[in-house]
Amino acid sequence: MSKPALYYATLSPPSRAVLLTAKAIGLDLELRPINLQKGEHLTPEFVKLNPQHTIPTLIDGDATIIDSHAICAYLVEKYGKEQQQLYPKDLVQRANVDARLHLDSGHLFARLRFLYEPILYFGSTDCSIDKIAYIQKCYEILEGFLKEQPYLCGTDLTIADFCAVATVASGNDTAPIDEFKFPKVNAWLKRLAELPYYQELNGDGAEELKAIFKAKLAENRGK
Ligand SMILES: N[C@@H](CCC(=O)N[C@@H](CS)C(=O)NCC(=O)O)C(=O)O
Repeated sequence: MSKPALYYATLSPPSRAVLLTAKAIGLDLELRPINLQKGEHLTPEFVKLNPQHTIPTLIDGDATIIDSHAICAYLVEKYGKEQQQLYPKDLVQRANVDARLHLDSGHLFARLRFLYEPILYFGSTDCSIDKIAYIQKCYEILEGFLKEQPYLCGTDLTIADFCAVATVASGNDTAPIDEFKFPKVNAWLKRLAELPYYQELNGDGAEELKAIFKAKLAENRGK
């Protein structure tokens, strides 16, 4: 059987969440890079595959799965062996992971995208304090979840940590995480950064995205 194929970009936080998940379960993916700046996600072929024209998009046999959160859950369920705790079978534990995935999707990533997308793609110069504070509000929520546990859903690492860390690490210079207000979030970031595959699969791409964002903002302001 051929391996699952992933349309992705290392600059894309949700793509990196899938890369972290695949690595954690020891799954080899066929990687198919998509260049968003060149509009490769808007070709008729790609839009036919994924009408939402987003990356990551996974192809597994006849199945096309879109959305990083759905992809991570699918991969652990189908290919995870001793790593099922990444997306637990227990109904209540799984519901908690799902809730945190929705937190990333609906709040963390959505707020980062609200700041980044107009600047990266549409020439905007709006890096307002409101947009930054709106992202930082999410750190309060994360701090709450991490108050008495090392990971977002308890003592075990889950795909919710992968999805959230891919987002948080992609915006934490423009929207800094205050060490005194959010000690648990900072400790959680460091904990995840200790994973042997973290830097290669998330750290480098996050740093590159932050650098491109800053350069683009400066360029737009200079126009
Ligand atoms: N909720 C989606 C968000 C995916 C997403 O917005 N990806 C961005 C790149 S980081 C994208 O493909 N943007 C292109 C577009 O929306 O047209 C997921 O988690 O996969």
